Amino acid sequence: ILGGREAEPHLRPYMASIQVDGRHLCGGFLLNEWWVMSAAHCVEEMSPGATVQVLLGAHSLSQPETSKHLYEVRNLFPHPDSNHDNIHHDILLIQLAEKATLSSAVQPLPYQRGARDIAGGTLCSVAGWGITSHAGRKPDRLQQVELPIMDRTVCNQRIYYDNDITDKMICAESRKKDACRGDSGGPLVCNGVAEGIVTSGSRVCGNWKKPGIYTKIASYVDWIDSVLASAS
Ligand SMILES: NCc1cccc(Nc2n[nH]c3ncnc(Nc4cccc(O)c4)c23)c1
Repeated sequence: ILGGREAEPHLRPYMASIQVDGRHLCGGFLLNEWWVMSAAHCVEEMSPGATVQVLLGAHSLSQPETSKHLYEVRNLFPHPDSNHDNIHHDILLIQLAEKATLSSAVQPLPYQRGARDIAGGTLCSVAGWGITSHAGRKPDRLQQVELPIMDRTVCNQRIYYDNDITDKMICAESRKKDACRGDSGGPLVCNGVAEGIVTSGSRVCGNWKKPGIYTKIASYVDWIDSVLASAS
């Protein structure tokens, strides 16, 4: 997170750290006791033998916290149309190997199911353990930042993304305040509801000419319901 600040510990009890071989890789968020949502890109570059785990209830990645619990993963469901060449359908469902124990520090986050676009200018927030400087500084504790939504028509202008933003994506301003490497997969939260998922897009951070791109969760409600219903 660039231009943000340390989050209040455990005030975002839905936040997940998606870890590979014990290292934070991406953000994510708890949907219910069995399922976590993140970004498909997070697991694409993973070597087959790598171990994916989900850390819940954390504020600090390194310090012991009674609320922290590292969960094994039963199955990964990247969207079938996602691929590492582009950012379309960048959404991942993670089935935990055991039921998550809920607490004041571990709670699910509702996600938007209505298709209506969120209004430009709406102030939303993103949190994560992604880098906090262009030099690549990694925070130990959860960071957060508030970002205004950018209307898709504006975001598709030539000076920004020149019609690359589909109706399954949301834009947010990126001037100084922005998500960055390691924040992918985390939720864009507006009025207490997850509207989007951080995607790396152009990988650029903090540059106003490259607004942040977020997967629009409401566009995938049918797929989400089908996966959650199908898996054991
Ligand atoms: N703001 C959009 C966004 C959201 C999530 C991730 C990302 N960036 C990245 N996703 N993956 C990456 N691999 C390498 N470098 C990356 N960005 C980077 C790194 C150092 C300095 C800097 O200015 C930008 C990214 C960008």
